[in-house]
Amino acid sequence: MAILEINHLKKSFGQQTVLKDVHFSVKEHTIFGFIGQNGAGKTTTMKAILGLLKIDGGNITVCNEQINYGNNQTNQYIGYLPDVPEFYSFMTPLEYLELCGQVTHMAKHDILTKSQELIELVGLSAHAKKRISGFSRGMKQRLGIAQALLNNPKLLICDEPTSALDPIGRKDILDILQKVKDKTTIIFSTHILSDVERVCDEIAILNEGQIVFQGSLEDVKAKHPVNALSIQFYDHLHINDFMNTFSDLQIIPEEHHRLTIHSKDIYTTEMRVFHYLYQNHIKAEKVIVEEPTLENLFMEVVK
Ligand SMILES: Nc1ncnc2c1ncn2[C@@H]1O[C@H](COP(=O)(O)OP(=O)(O)OP(=O)(O)O)[C@@H](O)[C@H]1O
Repeated sequence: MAILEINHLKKSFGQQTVLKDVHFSVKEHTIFGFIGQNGAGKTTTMKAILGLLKIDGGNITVCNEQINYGNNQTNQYIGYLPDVPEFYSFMTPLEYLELCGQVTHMAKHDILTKSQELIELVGLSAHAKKRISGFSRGMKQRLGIAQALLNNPKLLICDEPTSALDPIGRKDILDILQKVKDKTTIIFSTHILSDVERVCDEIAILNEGQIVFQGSLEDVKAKHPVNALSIQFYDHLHINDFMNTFSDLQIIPEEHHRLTIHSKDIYTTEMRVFHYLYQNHIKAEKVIVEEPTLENLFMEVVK
């Protein structure tokens, strides 16, 4: 079932058309990577999902309910983590979550149990009674996730949750998102493709106001079938002979006695190469089939 559906979404700011015709859907219990360059319109799309922005056309549904600007009924289903979450920094995480629970009319007992459960989930138990003012960016981001999950949202929207973090902080956040996937559905915007490759089940790429690709990471690989084989020799001795033997293939010489072979049937080529090496008693340092990457796809669709 789709938790979120966006159809023909349009939004301009004055003369600038940011979203021309955006449509995509997000399936339940997935981590969905919403990818786009700086200024592509990711935050604009997220604000539209939260009903915080008057859109110029199209429609958005969350849990099959239509989103209307100014009427935020559907936000009961949504948890939101902004790129830079703001807190009352004189409070402790427990006090802050308690305040959030009170504002949203949670039962007192539920606030306490849920807050403790979430603080443990995001790895802040040792800091539960320390002031937020002393927290690092990564810790604030983790507390932001706890806050966004307080009301058991069906959809967790994270706007660039890892962009300002170092590699360890980014890994912590991605691990937490993976842990909560069973309980909710996550859409996160980013321009960090390696983060997407690490955790996302599905992606959509926003470029020039439109979705230029939506699919799973398997779809990305299918769209970019494996077509390169990289061979690294120990020295230069065998390279000329190799290139003559395989003159029917497209071979690109690289640095450090390395060759890249492009071929439509890379697996047959790989067998031929191994056969040649074996027959001629040549040892290669490395023979690698190059995997397609999200970066290849991204560069192709946004160029
Ligand atoms: N309230 C606004 N008024 C005028 N222009 C706006 C407004 N909000 C966004 N924009 C413009 O819309 C474009 C898209 O902005 P948006 O913040 O949605 O991009 P983004 O993909 O989230 O970028 P980033 O990765 O840098 O956060 C930008 O050119 C921005 O300047």
